[in-house]
Amino acid sequence: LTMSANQEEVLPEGWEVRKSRSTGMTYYLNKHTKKSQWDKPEGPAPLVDEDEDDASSPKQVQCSHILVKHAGSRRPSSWREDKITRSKDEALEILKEYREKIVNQKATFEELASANSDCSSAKRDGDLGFFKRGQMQKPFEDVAFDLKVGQLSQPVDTQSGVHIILRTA
Ligand SMILES: Cn1nc(-c2ccccc2)cc1C(=O)N[C@H](Cc1nc2ccccc2[nH]1)C(=O)O
Repeated sequence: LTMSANQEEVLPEGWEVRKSRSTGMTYYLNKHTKKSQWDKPEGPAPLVDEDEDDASSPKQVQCSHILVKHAGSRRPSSWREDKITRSKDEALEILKEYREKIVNQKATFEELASANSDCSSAKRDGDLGFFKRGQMQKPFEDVAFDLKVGQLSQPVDTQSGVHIILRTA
């Protein structure tokens, strides 16, 4: 670690010096991964966090979903139906039928999502693309990040309605 003329600490790229609020001790923050460490960094800050096991806690996931809205949905309207009046219980029953058909291979997820999902992602067979934590409503996120690739969730409640989620990547 080199010291510049005014004896200020010059750090390798990507690190910031911080002072611990509790102990006043100096620590170092990796600006890319937001991970901190006590030891003075020897080299540039890594861009990705190697030791976080991707399988157990992925940084982002790709999911498709089928949403059935109901009268209590935050926006009880969709491309399929101008005014959605079904009850939440009805929505749950409908979604369970869809899930049953997918599991029994009577229909594909894509067929049911494109024809019946009350989310505008229906146009893409329900595909929402990749997303990180902090982007989707919490109940949806928690289930999505607990799924293994290829796994289909049980029905999930959010303010938008009731969903089944398929993790695709
Ligand atoms: C999160 N999102 N992505 C799309 C989307 C993605 C790809 C292509 C077109 C639309 C639509 C939406 C969206 O919020 N749609 C809402 C319904 C909805 N609410 C959600 C809550 C969580 C996850 C997905 C959700 N979709 C709507 O159409 O009323």
